[in-house]
Amino acid sequence: MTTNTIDLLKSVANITSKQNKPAIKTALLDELENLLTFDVITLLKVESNSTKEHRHQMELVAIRYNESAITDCLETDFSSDPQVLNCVTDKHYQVGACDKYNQLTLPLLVKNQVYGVLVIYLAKLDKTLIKTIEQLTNITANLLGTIHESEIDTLTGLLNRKTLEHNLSDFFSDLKPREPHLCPSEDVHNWLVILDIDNFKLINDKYGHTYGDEVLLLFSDIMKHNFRHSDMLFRYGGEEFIVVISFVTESQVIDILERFRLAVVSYLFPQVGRVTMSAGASRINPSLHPNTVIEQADKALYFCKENGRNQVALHHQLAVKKLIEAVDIDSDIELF
Ligand SMILES: Nc1nc2c(ncn2[C@@H]2O[C@H](COP(=O)(O)OP(=O)(O)OP(=O)(O)O)[C@@H](O)[C@H]2O)c(=O)[nH]1
Repeated sequence: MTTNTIDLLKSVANITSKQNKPAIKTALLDELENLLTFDVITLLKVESNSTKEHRHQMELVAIRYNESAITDCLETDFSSDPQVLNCVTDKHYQVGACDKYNQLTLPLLVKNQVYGVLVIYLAKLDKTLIKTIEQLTNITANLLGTIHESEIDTLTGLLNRKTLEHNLSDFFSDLKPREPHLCPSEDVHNWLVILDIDNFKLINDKYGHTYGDEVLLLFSDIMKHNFRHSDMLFRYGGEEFIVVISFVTESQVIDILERFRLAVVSYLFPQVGRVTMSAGASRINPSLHPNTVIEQADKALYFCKENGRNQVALHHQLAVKKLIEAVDIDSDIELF
């Protein structure tokens, strides 16, 4: 490695100049590419499966490789690679070998949790190089942690409204099928759902804000347990939540929301007892402005509230039945 202090500081400056998570990850790979003579660099996202102990899902975030690096390492299944698994368990870098290369595997640690793993295959490796890459990775992880913190609602741990608003159009265009073989079709859609706890003001008034907050927290736990990992969960404000459910049919989305409604109704909240919620859903049509989609869901939710609460409604079904006036489609706004 021919790295001097100025090059390293330039790398740090470049990584820390980025303001969103994808750009920071790209900058880390760019800087490693500048600093190292590497053959393959792979960045993985690690999702720990809390229901199955010591099971981790690995998602490939990015890969860079040298054109001449024809290696079996490219075929590695990282979810079962011993070095990757040791790295996640020990929360410490691992040095080993793959094919003819050194394999350096480093954790991206945020609050002592492994958020990602960097796997680098390179011909030459020494202690100084390992320590340099480790510190660059630590700086990147610290920055990712700070950004992550700003995207999260502090009470519930769900994504916050600011994150929803900043990324709404990207979320809409980036939604991918839950199952790779599923493609958007006439029957399968993405859905935006607003969930709202019924009569929450009464809960606050009767039991106080601390119990009110506990209901919000437990409600978000029920959300985390009932919706799929691929569904995006947000706290939209007060007692309002948003879920983006991808690639399901109309009858499936109704089943999913009914199942959730029943999970809430059957939950015994400490002190407060039974709580109900209402849900308004709208089909995500990428040609619509995201705010129009939210407005449609809100209108369906309002219908539920006006008609007894503790129920689920879809905007377009209500509009077709002429139970509500359809929210205008504003196709003039070009966001996509
Ligand atoms: N405890 C607690 N209360 C909150 C929080 N954010 C908003 N609220 C309260 O949530 C209540 C929401 O009341 P409303 O908008 O009238 O809705 P609601 O009583 O749930 O009635 P419906 O939605 O019509 O069923 C208000 O009293 C807010 O003060 C919070 O973070 N914690």
